[in-house]
Amino acid sequence: MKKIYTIQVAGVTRELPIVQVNDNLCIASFVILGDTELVCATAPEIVKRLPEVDILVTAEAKGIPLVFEMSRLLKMPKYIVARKSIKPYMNSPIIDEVVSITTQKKQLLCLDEQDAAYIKGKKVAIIDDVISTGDSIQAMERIVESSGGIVAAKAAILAEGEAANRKDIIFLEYLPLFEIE
Ligand SMILES: O=P(O)(O)OC[C@H]1O[C@H](OP(=O)(O)OP(=O)(O)O)[C@H](O)[C@@H]1O
Ligand SMILES: Nc1ncnc2[nH]cnc12
Repeated sequence: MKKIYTIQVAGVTRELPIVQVNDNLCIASFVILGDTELVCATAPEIVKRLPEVDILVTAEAKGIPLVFEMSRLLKMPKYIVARKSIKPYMNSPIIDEVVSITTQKKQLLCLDEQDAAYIKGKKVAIIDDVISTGDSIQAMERIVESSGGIVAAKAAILAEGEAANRKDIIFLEYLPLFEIE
């Protein structure tokens, strides 16, 4: 099995380490945290493809730098982050659960009451770095809908594995999964 997968996205090339996530599967690890060059190259490409929306929503952690840069380009004064644990400073959070391909166990997804109120009645773009099983984006969709938001777009830098066949998401490039024989 190869140890590195090379990806080109928005004119940037990255060598991604291939890591095992369970007995049968490896992924090419795409970590945008700290990668200013990649975030700043990909954010305008996603912005170009978005319909008109009022607010961007992501889940911590890896989606955060991307929505920051996208909201800045869109001249939006804020963006919304669903957290993966309940913090003492949250009031009556909306709570859901998610199992992503990297984590493979249940994680919480929580949205503070104030953020939920901000989303209510607004056109929302749900943004993530990668869409793979789709579980994370689906949990965010449920949270946005329970807050009274209207999901107008779902977008990511990469679609991994079968997610690349989805017609309901916006993405820039395909990322393969690596099955172990
Ligand atoms: O489509 P899915 O199978 O749900 O996978 C996609 C999700 O997995 C990763 O998050 P991760 O669980 O690694 O959390 P992190 O961003 O907090 O590191 C990624 O940032 C997406 O949110
Ligand atoms: N290949 C990948 N690298 C990092 N996070 C991910 N989440 C889903 N697929 C991923």
